[in-house]
Amino acid sequence: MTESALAQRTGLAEARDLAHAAGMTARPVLGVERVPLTDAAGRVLATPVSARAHLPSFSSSAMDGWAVSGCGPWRLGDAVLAGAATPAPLTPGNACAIATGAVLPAGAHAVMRHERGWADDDGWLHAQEQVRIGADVRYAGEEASPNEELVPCGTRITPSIVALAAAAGHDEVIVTCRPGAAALVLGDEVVAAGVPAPGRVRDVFTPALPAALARLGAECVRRRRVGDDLAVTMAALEEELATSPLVLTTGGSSHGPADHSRAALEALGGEAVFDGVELRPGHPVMLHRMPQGQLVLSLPGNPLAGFVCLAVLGPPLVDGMLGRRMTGLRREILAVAVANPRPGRRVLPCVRGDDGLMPTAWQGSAMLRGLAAADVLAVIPPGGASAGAAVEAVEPV
Ligand SMILES: Nc1nc2c(c(=O)[nH]1)N[C@H]1C(S)=C(S)[C@@H](COP(=O)(O)OP(=O)(O)OC[C@H]3O[C@@H](n4cnc5c(N)ncnc54)[C@H](O)[C@@H]3O)O[C@H]1N2
Ligand code: MOO
Repeated sequence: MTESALAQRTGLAEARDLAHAAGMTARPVLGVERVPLTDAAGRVLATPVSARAHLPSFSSSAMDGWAVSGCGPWRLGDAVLAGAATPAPLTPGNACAIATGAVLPAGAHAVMRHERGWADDDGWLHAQEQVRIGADVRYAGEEASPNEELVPCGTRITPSIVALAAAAGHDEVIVTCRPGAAALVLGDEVVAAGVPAPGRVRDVFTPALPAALARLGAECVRRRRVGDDLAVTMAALEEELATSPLVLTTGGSSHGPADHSRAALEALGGEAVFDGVELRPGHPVMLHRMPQGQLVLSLPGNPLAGFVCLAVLGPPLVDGMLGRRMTGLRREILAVAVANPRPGRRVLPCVRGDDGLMPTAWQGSAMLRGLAAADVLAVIPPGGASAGAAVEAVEPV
């Protein structure tokens, strides 16, 4: 590799920042939509989730037992079951049996759980130990006040957030529309089904990209294969760019005689955000901004290289388009030493063991077995990393 070739490549951290910034300024700006809570997981909040009322909305018992007022022993009245709206108030020296979740009667100062007291045959309740004021009571508003923000906008909705939104009284949430992405799979040799004949290759991207894009928060709206021809590549790009703010291409990103991505993108007025990243596998990856503000991410055709690029550059790009902050790479411990004598960062599919990350057996750029077995992709810095070292890591797609 020559010094000049290296100088043109963008560092991985810078490429992620550039992808995020490009996503932030991509056009058209995405709209927002209301979705029912059951469809909300995985989407990104366009407005915060706030409490619609006190959370919880009324004071209740946290245990099955007795609501008590003042000091014991207490005279027992009628029981309060969950669902009763306004139980009779308690005055000091009185108590009533109460179920978990039932409204706390006015005047009750605590709940005594049933294993800490007993009722005698004459209708008196006795405590085994002193009952602390407020014991086993869930107070109205102890989790949130009305209108208090619970989850900020830009957050990706998890099932736990769905549950919190329901608890806070919401039936639906307002989310950012998913960026629609079109996939163009380039290459004459690529076939769509079965075992390929010699010289042909089974297309691995078309079946996998919709799910991979969905995990990033985008929606694969169209997919098509495109032959190795500059005019055909330009026409396909133009057609997809007319309706999609994001186009992914696979293959054709290098400098071979049948590689037309770069020339097609430049001929259509595309401006390179980056052209080549210090990354192995995956160094030929490119990102272009088109004249109307759409983005084209060109993934290298070698299967592991393409998916590695999508895993390291796709999240900041799509997060930017969704108006979200970029999630940083996390750090994980390597179980074994990993060499990296060549320039740039090396990305290795790894499994997580008791002692840390262990690279899988299949690391070739055209291989997929290692990626399919991987829990995580380890990012090895130039010079390598020793056993026990903390390295950057990213989720595989
Ligand atoms: N002289 C050089 N040649 C290459 C270099 C280099 O630095 N100097 N880099 C190599 C690297 S690294 C990669 S990665 C590839 C990237 O090439 P392209 O993005 O142009 O991809 P293609 O040449 O079209 O294909 C490469 C490889 O991948 C297979 N492929 C393509 N599409 C698919 C698909 N949909 N499903 C499965 N496999 C696919 C294709 O058949 C080739 O085997 O360039 C190197 N060359
Ligand atoms: O990106 Mo290539 O190995 O680095 O396949």
